[in-house]
Amino acid sequence: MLHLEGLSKSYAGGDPALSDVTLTVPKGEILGLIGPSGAGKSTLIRCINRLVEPTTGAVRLGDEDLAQLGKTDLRRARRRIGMIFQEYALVERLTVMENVLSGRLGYVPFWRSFLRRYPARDVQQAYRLLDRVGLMDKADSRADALSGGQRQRVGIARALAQEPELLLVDEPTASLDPKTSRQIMRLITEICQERGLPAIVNIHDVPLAQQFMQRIVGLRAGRIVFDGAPSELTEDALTTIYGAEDWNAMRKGDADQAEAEADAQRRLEAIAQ
Ligand SMILES: Nc1ncnc2c1ncn2[C@@H]1O[C@H](COP(=O)(O)OP(=O)(O)OP(=O)(O)O)[C@@H](O)[C@H]1O
Repeated sequence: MLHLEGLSKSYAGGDPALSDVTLTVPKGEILGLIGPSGAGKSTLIRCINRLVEPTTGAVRLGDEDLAQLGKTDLRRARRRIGMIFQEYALVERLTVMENVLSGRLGYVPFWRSFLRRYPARDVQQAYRLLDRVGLMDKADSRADALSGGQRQRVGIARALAQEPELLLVDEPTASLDPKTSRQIMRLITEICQERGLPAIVNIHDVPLAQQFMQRIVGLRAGRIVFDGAPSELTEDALTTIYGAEDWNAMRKGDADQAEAEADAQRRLEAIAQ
């Protein structure tokens, strides 16, 4: 279980990016974090594994307050948190298998990783994970030979190779087309459910969040202004999170996108006839 207590972050010279955020994510819960640009979503996610240092507050994962840990303990604690990134963060010139195994780097002695000699158990686990994300046949391909969706699958397998207790997912579909986005989101949610793995997913796309998340937290100007089930995310709630102007612009954007997709479909059908 993750519990954030009074978490705040102020960057030098700026307004508070995060103000007094208190939030509990129980085992197995998949929580979507939404909010307008600059609301503090990335800051919140990064304060949890201290890629960003919180100014005040506690980050309890199990019995441990990660905000209090020194360097060595923090390195050990970070193994417990898997992270999936928007831009995948793969090592492009390494193979898919090597990228997945790099999720074990926090566990294997340096000389083994340096010589790329991972224990047999880790290699077997990496194959199982590649199978689970549908990339068994790509194990020996170089990462730079993969599509965006395939790269994100490698990113998911790498995060799972850590055997994490918590998954932090930062805009996993922002670089993907709508169909691949849904496939990736489905894969992440299925895997979390299979493993009882709690996850916080920073997600721009409101319909995607409503379709796949169990719980949605809305941030605005660094504060939680909504916390509820996807079904409770009414027009009023969305206006509270995004403000009337932005929310109407987003809806118009969605409508334009849907119209463009329908138009492309009509043209394809006309060609096929
Ligand atoms: N390294 C930094 N230094 C100074 N200010 C920062 C830094 N990172 C973020 N901020 C500021 O903190 C606030 C929150 O930013 P953050 O990136 O967490 O928002 P976000 O909700 O993730 O936005 P987006 O959806 O655009 O990624 C913004 O005002 C931003 O300008």
